[in-house]
Order: sequence, then structure tokens, then C-alpha cells
Amino acid sequence: MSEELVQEQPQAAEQRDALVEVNELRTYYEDGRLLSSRPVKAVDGVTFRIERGETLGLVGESGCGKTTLGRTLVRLEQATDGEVLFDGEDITTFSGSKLKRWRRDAQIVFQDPESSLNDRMTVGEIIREPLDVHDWPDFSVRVEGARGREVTVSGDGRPVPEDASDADVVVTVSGDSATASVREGIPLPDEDVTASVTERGDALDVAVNVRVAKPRLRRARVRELLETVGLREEHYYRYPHQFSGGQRQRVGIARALALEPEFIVLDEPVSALDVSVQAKILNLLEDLQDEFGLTFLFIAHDLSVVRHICDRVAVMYLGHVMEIGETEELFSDPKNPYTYSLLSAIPDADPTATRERVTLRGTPPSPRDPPAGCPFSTRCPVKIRPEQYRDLDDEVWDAVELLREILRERERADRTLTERAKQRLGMETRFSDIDEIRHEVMGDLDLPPEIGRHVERVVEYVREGDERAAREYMLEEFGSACDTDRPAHHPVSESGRTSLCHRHRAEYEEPGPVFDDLLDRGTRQTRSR
Ligand SMILES: Nc1ncnc2c1ncn2[C@@H]1O[C@H](COP(=O)(O)OP(=O)(O)OP(=O)(O)O)[C@@H](O)[C@H]1O
Repeated sequence: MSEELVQEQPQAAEQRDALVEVNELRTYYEDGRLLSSRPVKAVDGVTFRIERGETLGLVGESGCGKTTLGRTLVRLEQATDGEVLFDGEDITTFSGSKLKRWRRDAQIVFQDPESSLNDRMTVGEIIREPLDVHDWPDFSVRVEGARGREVTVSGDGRPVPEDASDADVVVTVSGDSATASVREGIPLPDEDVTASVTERGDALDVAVNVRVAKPRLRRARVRELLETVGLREEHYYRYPHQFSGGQRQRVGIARALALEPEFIVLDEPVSALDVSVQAKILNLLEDLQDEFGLTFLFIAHDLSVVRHICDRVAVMYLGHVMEIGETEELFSDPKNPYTYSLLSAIPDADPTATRERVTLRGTPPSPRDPPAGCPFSTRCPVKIRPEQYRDLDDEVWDAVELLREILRERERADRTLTERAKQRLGMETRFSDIDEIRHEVMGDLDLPPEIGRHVERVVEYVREGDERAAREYMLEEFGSACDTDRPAHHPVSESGRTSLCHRHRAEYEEPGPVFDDLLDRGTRQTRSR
């Protein structure tokens, strides 16, 4: 039943300007013990773009790989495979001075301002640290007006090519004199930088002299940053523990801004804060984005915050992006079964609303041992059924799926850990053998004789100790493309939204109507035991 994976590239209806392009990215954690051990596939082949100046939200249950993905984009984790193009260059291959230079452009703000700030340093030192590490500013000098002559730069300056757009100092040569101007962002008046020109035959030597020492400039930059994030100059010499949670997060943001990045990963930046403070920090982030043209990856579990702040959203499950697209569209009309389930779990603002809920059974599979087919296949309420079972009673189908899941869990968990497997599935731990499990899962149901026969065969295999045969029998009889084939991303809207699900293929019914049917039949509560 295997099928070629056709990964359709997410295409924006109108191609914009991507700052970050992620292609088939994988980040695996090895446990460092055995060569043959199975790695944790925290990020397992994701492809998406982040447009310049936009905020892309990243949501999904705990452990689905959000933080690992964010950390891989800023090179705090090394990718196992795939590409992260930043302005067209693959940063996963950067090393040495190139990596160090790029690190200025991409920063991260952590969730917990309590533990992410070093309590032995003053707030000023914390914000200044990246400036010290990168020896900021480096006084890159661009020389204009040299009319094709060979130019050397000496003194405090470091020459950069004439077409460099972000030089710290621009020296304009006119005859035998030169004037220097300092770019905005460096708290230094032009008059504190002087430039002189010496002719050496056809060549020019431009000497740059900066009157203010770098430590003083950095302190001035930190004071500016304190103000930018809504703190005050006198906070420079205080320690993090003297601040509230919101103020500490402002310090974390100031530190991230210090080197004037283009891209910031915000890893649950407001989750640890009181609700009243959250709005202020979110407003600050939005203002900073406008002021500095920043691009954000915003990781969050609070979907209402994401809806409020993000232009587009990526929904992640077990190391995969399941759906990605414009926020409002995705929230009001989800297309992927996982997005649908995730959104239906949000309490409705209107208590009188009678919105239907989908309750997912159990917890996600282990990222060490993800399902062979669709990542969501073991929990999907609208999984494709084999033709002959399309009209099978939903409760019976759910019970069959639950039995399959228990057999899979027994395989994953050590045999002695069967109790743990059942606990994960929310089952009473006292049922330990297959007859008890069958009774628990199917005891109340009136099974059609044909299903009863299949179940009996499976139970016999397990009794005989051949659980592999039991699993294979279940797969053969009840499996579908969802169990065996990796789905592709399919375009699901005009605006370029894509969704990873076999149901978008022409031969199947779309997930939406199947969900609606399921809810109409009043069986939306997939059993949770
Ligand atoms: N350093 C590590 N070594 C081994 N496994 C790790 C490591 N960091 C994360 N993992 C595992 O990788 C998977 C993804 O974790 P990650 O923290 O990226 O998820 P998340 O979606 O950010 O979760 P949360 O919302 O709880 O922060 C999890 O199974 C986690 O246990």
C-alpha cells in the first residue's frame, strides 16, 4: 500500500519576500548511549517560509517540537538534516566567523524570565553582554566618492564593500578631505568620528578616528534599550530579582534587541506572566516589530494570544507541521483534522454557544517511535476507514481503533511496563490481560459477527504470545493509507494555506464534512478511557 510521497511546496498565492525558508528540516536528539538507539524525532521534516516583517505563530500540544524547531532556526540546536535559508543562505552550514556574524541577526526570547536571566549580573550587564561578546560596534566603514581608486581603511574602522548596506560609518571623500557620518542605532554624534585621507599614488588611505571608547558607547546603547522596552535608566544597576515578571521579560527583550536582529524567536514569551501583564508585553512586541521591521516566530500554547498577534499560524504535531496559513482563515475554517481537534478544545467565549467539541483519545505517540503513516493517524477522529467499514457503527469503529492503539502501546512500552501503557491511554491499570482489555474496550458493544470474528483472532494471537501477528492482522484488516503512507501537504485555500492529510486527495471525502457527520451523529466524544 505504499505510495510515493509528493511533498507539495506551500505556495503563497502572491509570493512575498521570505526572510526565513525552512526546507525538509529535521532535528533529532540521540540519547548518546547506543549507536543503534532510536533518536527522538523532535522535528521531523518541516517546510515553511516566514515573510519579512510578519509574525508566524507556532502552536501544538506540549512536546510536539515547537521549542526544538525555534532553537534550530537560531542555531541553538544543530539540524540533523534539511535547510534553513536566511536571506537565501543556508545557516545550518555556517561556522566560525560567519556563524558569529549571523548570530547578531537572529535572537531568541525565552519563556521564563525568572530562570533565563543571570541573577548575579545587573540588568545593565545582562543587556550589555551580547554587545561585549560581539565587540559591538565594529565600526564597519563604507567609503563613498573614491571614484574607483583603491581604498584602504586604517585606525578605528573596518572596511566593508561599497555596496554594503549596513555600515556603521559612511566616509565621504571629496578632494583631499573626508567627512564621516554614523548610522542611526549607534549612540554617537557624527562629530565624535573624524576621517582623514592620505593619497598614495593612485590609492587612498582613509584613517578613521572614534573619540568615544566602546565601553561608553555600549552603556549608552543599553540605556537606550532600557527606554525602548519601557524601563528606566536607573534600572541599569539593579538585579533581576528586584523586578516583577513583566519587567524581567522586558529585560530579556532588550537583550535580544541589543545587536539589532532581523529575526526573533519568541518562545512562549508571555506564558509565565499574569494575564494583565501579558497584554502589555504583547503590545510592546508589536510596537517593536513596527519600529524595527522585525520578523517573529511566536511559539505559544495559548491559541487566543496567537489569534490576536500572528499573521499566519503553523500547527505542529509530533515533529510535523500539520497545517499552515493565514491566522483568521485557519481559526475560522480549519481544514486539517488535528487543527480542527485543537481548536475545538478552546473554551468558547460565549457560554451560551453550543459549539461541538472533539475530544482526542490518549496522548501523542512517542517521537522516538512515530507512526509509519500520518503522524496523527493513531488519534485522528476522521481517519480513513477501509471501504468495507465505511458504514460501521462509530462506537464499534472507535473500539477497534482503541484495541489497535493498546496493542501498539504494548509494543512500545516494555512488556513489564504494560501498566504504564494503559495509564497513558487512560485505562484502569487493574486490567492486565487481553481478555480483560477486550472486555473493557468492547464489553458493552454489540459487535457485528464479522468484527467479532476478527477480534477473536487477534485475541488468540495475543494469548499465544504473538503480539506482532496480532498487530499485523489488525493492520491488514482495519488499516488504510493513514496507517501506512506519509501524507503530503495539499493546498486548501486560495491564500496558500496547506494541510497535511490524505483526506485532501481526490479519492477521499474532505475532513470537514466527515467531522460534521461525526458530530451530527452525536458521537463526537471519541471515547477517552
Ligand atoms: N535535549 C533534549 N534531548 C532529548 N530529547 C529532547 C531534548 N529536548 C527536547 N526533547 C524531546 O523532544 C520532543 C520535543 O520537545 P520540545 O521541547 O521541542 O516540544 P515543545 O512542543 O516545545 O513542548 P513544550 O510546549 O512542552 O515546551 C519531546 O519529546 C522532548 O522530550
